[in-house]
Amino acid sequence: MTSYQNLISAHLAEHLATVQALSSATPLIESLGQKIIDCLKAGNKVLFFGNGGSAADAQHLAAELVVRFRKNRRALPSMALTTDTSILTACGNDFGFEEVYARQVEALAQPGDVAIGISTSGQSPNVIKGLQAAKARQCFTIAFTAEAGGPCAELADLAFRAPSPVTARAQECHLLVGHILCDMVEAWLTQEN
Ligand SMILES: O=C(CO)[C@@H](O)[C@H](O)[C@H](O)[C@H](O)COP(=O)(O)O
Ligand SMILES: [Zn+2]
Repeated sequence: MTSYQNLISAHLAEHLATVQALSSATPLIESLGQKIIDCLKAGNKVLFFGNGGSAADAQHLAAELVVRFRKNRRALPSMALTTDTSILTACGNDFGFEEVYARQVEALAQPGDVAIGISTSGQSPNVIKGLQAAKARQCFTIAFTAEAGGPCAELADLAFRAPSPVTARAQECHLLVGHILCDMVEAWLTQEN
């Protein structure tokens, strides 16, 4: 019988090394959290979008803000632009898949909102266009990418580049950082109320 223990150990070791490297991102993570807190304080909202595993991360993080992360507190305005199959299919079919996030940003984003585009390659055309549309709407834009960053990281106001070129490791960092940002938001809300 094949043993998968080496494969498992390799994943665990790579994950641990990647998370270890994250500690140098502490000041950046604090800046990202502060931007989100300032946005919510001003009555604005947080929009998330991405493809595949990153679509799941977008939904996960929007749910943390709307419902709760660790604490019972007031509901916070946040949306994942990855969930409405009628919008995604109509826009994809009529205007092209690269427009599916930009179109929703044009419909929903207000100046002062935070738009978070999640793309490990940093190259997904629909995430790039979503971030560009958010900039045009005077949102504060954030990119979550892997190490290389790509066009998404270049065009965003702030970029978190996970310290790994591996898609899975970058996604794990995105969710970890997303959870830290939710905890910062709840720490702010608890202080205020
Ligand atoms: O979750 C995974 C791989 O771990 C995949 O579903 C992955 O998210 C998809 O291939 C995405 O389409 C990749 O897009 P991106 O992160 O490069 O923007
Ligand atoms: Zn995945």
